[in-house]
Amino acid sequence: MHGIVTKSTGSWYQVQTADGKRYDCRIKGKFRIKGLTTTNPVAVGDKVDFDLEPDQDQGVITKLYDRSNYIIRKSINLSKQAQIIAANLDQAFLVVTLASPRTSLGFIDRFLVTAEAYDIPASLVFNKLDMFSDEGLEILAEYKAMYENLGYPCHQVSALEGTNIQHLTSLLKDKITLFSGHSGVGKSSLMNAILPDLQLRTTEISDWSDKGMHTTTFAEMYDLPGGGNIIDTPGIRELGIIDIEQQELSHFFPEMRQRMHDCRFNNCRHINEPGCAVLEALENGEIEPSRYESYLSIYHGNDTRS
Ligand SMILES: Nc1nc2c(ncn2[C@@H]2O[C@H](COP(=O)(O)OP(=O)(O)OP(=O)(O)O)[C@@H](O)[C@H]2O)c(=O)[nH]1
Ligand SMILES: [Zn+2]
Repeated sequence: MHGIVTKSTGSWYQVQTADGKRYDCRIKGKFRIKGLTTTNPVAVGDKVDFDLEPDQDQGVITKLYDRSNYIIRKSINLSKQAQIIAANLDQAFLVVTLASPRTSLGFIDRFLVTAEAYDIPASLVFNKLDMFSDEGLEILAEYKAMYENLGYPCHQVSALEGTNIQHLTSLLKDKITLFSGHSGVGKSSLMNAILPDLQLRTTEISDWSDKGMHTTTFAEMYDLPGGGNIIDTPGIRELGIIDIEQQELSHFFPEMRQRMHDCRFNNCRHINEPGCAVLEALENGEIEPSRYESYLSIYHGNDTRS
């Protein structure tokens, strides 16, 4: 049988077939990604084949299909060990807020760099629109202009009041969309607004506990009523890139990628080199200082965790 993984705990996987039925499956054999040791070989969004065990509603995954992309989370204590969070994504939405708690530009930029590195189109969703003062709305307009200019669509919503939720939902149709965001931005509220019957989740998890399965999920996929899926990443604060090379980093900043061919040195780090086209654009105001700051911060491995 063929299906798509909709939930993963690392030892159990829920697989949904085309008719919408879901089966709990385990893995047999080894699935590996070249050069990377992963704690979970199969992830939400993966396309798999599985065999049903005789007289049971449980299955065994026998084949993992090639992924169009995947995102990982770095293991906290083991370098080179990664957890695959999700695979085969069409787009990624980062939910952010300018108020309680304010999302830093550094956090946003790290997410965008990650999405660039994985080649996943990214958008920003500014939530809690109802809370913005006039001044807040001005800042929002500035951020929106800055990020849209770089090619990242920005959406302004209020999960609380339902503002622009319909528009957001229309962008999800027939796509697999990852939702990310740090705690408190209203990601759960937003997903509840998009999927009115998300309450299912609590019952499903207790059902898994009854079967003695670990209930720490890495990510979970939901069907959208109008077609398409969204993937939630509960408890995952930030996505990670394994071993991004310093000299590669500027490729993941579109405004730098576009200009770096004009740098005098072809191994320019865009830090203090003479004839650097990136620094020139920064001085001319063509590159935003906050973006360049994020570049330096990631380049030097400063993880501000904010
Ligand atoms: N004013 C306002 N508050 C919101 C909005 N969306 C969510 N909130 C509030 O923000 C808080 C956090 O919302 P959650 O949906 O739990 O946020 P989350 O990002 O899922 O956070 P975790 O559950 O910690 O992962 C709650 O008190 C919500 O009521 C919004 O659009 N406007
Ligand atoms: Zn340069």
